[in-house]
Amino acid sequence: MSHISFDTTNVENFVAKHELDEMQPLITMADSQLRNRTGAGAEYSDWITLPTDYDKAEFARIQKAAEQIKSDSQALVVIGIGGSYLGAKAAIDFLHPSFYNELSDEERQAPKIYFAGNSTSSAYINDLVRVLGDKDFSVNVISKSGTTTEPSIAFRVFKKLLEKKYGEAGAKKRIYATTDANKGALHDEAAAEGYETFVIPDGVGGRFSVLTPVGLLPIAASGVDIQQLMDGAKDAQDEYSDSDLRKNEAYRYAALRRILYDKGYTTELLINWEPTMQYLSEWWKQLMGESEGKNQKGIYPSSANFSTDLHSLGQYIQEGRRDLFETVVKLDNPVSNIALPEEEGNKDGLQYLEGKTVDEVNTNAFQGVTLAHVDGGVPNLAVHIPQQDAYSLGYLIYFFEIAVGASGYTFGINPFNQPGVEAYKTNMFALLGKPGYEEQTKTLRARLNK
Ligand SMILES: O=P(O)(O)OC[C@H]1O[C@](O)(CO)[C@@H](O)[C@@H]1O
Repeated sequence: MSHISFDTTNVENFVAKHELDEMQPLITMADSQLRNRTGAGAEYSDWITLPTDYDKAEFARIQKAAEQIKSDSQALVVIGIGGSYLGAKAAIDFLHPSFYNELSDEERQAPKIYFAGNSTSSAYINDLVRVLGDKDFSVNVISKSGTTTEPSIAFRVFKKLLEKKYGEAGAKKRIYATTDANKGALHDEAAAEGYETFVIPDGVGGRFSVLTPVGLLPIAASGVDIQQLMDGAKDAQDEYSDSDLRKNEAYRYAALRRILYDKGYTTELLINWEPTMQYLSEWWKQLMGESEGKNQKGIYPSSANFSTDLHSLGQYIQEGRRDLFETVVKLDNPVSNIALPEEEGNKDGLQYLEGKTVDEVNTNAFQGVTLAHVDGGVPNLAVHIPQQDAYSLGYLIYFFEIAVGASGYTFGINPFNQPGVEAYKTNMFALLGKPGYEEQTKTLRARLNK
């Protein structure tokens, strides 16, 4: 089966071959820290072998639950934030046509999928309640800690809605809780109420959890063959197991990013050429940013959607501050490809495109833009995705995960924790008057009232 490939042609003007060779000792060290579990945060690196070591019985239960949701629900509300939703959203968007929720029931053959609990916006919750209207729906609430504010609030709202519609007993059958195996508020509530539960393994952090029940249940409920997703990741696990930079494309990506960072290219833009891939960038940004942004170091992960953003960000990328590099994720064969309609005359000046498909235009734009950006001083890396399918996506997910694991260790940081995320939570809890935060409340109120 063909799989993703990594193209470094357009970074050659910026990184000499010997520079890459000279990264081998650092990569060998990072690989050893990862595989031998000797690096910082190693207790959160079970994702490395997840594609082969996942719980097969639970996997079958996920497939069964997905069938149940498909049979009794017109909509599934997926509640979670950060790593507890971004992977599922990225996969569902990538593997289905644009406007998935707007397709007819017949074409979709699966419930509409809505995401909630991923912001503190009140309007968003309210709007989703209105959109659900009298639809039959189920809820998949996903939280490892069970105490994250955004999903906890949304869960209360949608649980009450379910109870109003189906009664307490009926609601319980429509709630699927994905959480810690033994502890936490959501775990305890699920155990007390008898919700069907799925486990977020201890050794897999949120941003690495898309191939656990966190991502798998919503993805399966949308009609995707999750076995293919795991198969792709498994083949990638085999492919990227060698520490030799000449043989391991994921490590080559990690090494090149690190070289570019040291040369002052401190922002990486993940570029896509398909609107269905925007959330892949959002998932990737958490994966990279939460893993590497520590000790005042790390590449800042950003993204742009082409060709759309060429008409907004294109000027900056071409001629702005020269601290950017691009990693393009290019889908080589999109599922749908239309030809430009023919027209009498040449009023719109498009006759030269007749006989060409719109995807040919996209690919030519990709090639032209890449060369222009390289000429403008922006190093360019490219990951080619052969097909818009679950196998390729599983492969790609693993490529980025193993790359950031290695890359994190080259920075001398712990790639698997996220201590900085707590700062905003502490302030928010203090201002909202959560018990236990009284001291911080006083200090913050004094600062705000100055
Ligand atoms: O699953 P939880 O515990 O609600 O956490 C959600 C997200 O919050 C974080 O812990 C911090 O942003 C992420 O790592 C995680 O993906």
